[in-house]
Amino acid sequence: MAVLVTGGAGYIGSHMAWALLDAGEEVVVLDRLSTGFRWAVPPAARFYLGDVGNQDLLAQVFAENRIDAVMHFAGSIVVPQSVAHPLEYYDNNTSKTRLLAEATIAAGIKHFVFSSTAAVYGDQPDDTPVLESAPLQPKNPYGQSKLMAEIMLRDAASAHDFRFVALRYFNVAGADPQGRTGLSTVGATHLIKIAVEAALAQRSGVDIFGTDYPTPDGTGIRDYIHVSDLVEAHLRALSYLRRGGEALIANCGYGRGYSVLEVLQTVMRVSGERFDLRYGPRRPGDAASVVANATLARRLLDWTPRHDDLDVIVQTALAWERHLMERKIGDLRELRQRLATAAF
Ligand SMILES: NC(=O)c1ccc[n+]([C@@H]2O[C@H](COP(=O)([O-])OP(=O)(O)OC[C@H]3O[C@@H](n4cnc5c(N)ncnc54)[C@H](O)[C@@H]3O)[C@@H](O)[C@H]2O)c1
Ligand SMILES: O=c1ccn([C@@H]2O[C@H](COP(=O)(O)OP(=O)(O)O[C@H]3O[C@H](CO)[C@H](O)[C@H](O)[C@H]3O)[C@@H](O)[C@H]2O)c(=O)[nH]1
Repeated sequence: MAVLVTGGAGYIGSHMAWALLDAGEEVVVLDRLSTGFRWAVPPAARFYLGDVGNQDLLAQVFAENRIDAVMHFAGSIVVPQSVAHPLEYYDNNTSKTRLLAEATIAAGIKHFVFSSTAAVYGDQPDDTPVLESAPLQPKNPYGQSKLMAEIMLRDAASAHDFRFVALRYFNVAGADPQGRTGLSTVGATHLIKIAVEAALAQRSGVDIFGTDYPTPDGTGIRDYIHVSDLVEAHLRALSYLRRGGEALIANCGYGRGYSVLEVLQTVMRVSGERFDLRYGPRRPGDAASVVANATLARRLLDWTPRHDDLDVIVQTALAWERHLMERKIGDLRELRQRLATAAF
């Protein structure tokens, strides 16, 4: 049987595709390449170019492959963009999840793993690690669009022979330790991506968004989880569903937070490079501290993280960024060569 990975050309989906292949699974990727890259898809995966909202294509994918589980990563993820274009986010993250779930159920496929987010929690009354039962009060359309998808999946699982696990990711970072894939999105706004770019002189420095939070050093605290541990949690979720596990929504984080300053100091130490820090105002919509209580995933999914170390997260992110730089230089050389030999 094969696993369908939607969004498998993107950051997390491409790590998932590699991890599934490593585990001996057959993999089918469906991606429209809006932010992902064809080269990020492992060569051994079967690739379909297209939209998860395309019902005809979904029917074709399900007819041409023996799929027993869907892992749904495809989506739009930029919080400020979701504020500016909310309906596009509800379309891509909510409506298309509905279409995909409908096609999955119609094809008789019972297992579904969904990429949710810590953004469903919004501001919490206190800064202790957040449990799944905490109040759900997303602060932006991105978080709302994911929460609405969770609710639809829960209701569908009550009505049909269909079970799902929704994993609420905290701050995903780092790259495949074997260097096969990483975060390649141009213009990504993730703190660790920005910091490694600065360490490698790809940008002039890093803006710190807010120094007056009620945290020990005044900067925001987040729970950074290595992408390889995150995809391992998905493998565990897949076995859980195949064993007959009930519908489940679970946090994915390590349960400990680092401040922006701690992250930036780690990037400087690990890279051996210094870069400018610009202390600025808070970014609208940011919470002071977002840390997971992930005991549910550890207990029910039997998930044990193996890369719970900020140094490792930063080392792998740096290695991938260097690879991207070499790749760009290679692309430029090839372009120059082609121009030099082109007949005009
Ligand atoms: N990166 C994070 O820190 C983070 C945190 C929480 C949740 N998530 C969720 O994880 C999932 C993957 O995120 P990512 O960081 O890998 O993002 P990404 O942008 O790198 O990957 C998304 C992939 O989905 C594809 N895609 C988007 N819409 C599509 C559509 N309609 N049809 C087919 N393909 C489509 C894109 O081309 C891309 O390859 C998303 O659903 C996101 O909301 C990510
Ligand atoms: O240049 C930067 C970028 C970030 N930050 C700070 O670093 C922390 C982390 O910010 P990120 O943008 O890396 O991530 P968020 O915590 O904003 O997380 C949001 O974006 C993530 C992906 O970027 C996930 O989607 C997550 O679910 C969603 O809530 C925040 O305190 C932020 O203010 C800076 O100081 N400077």
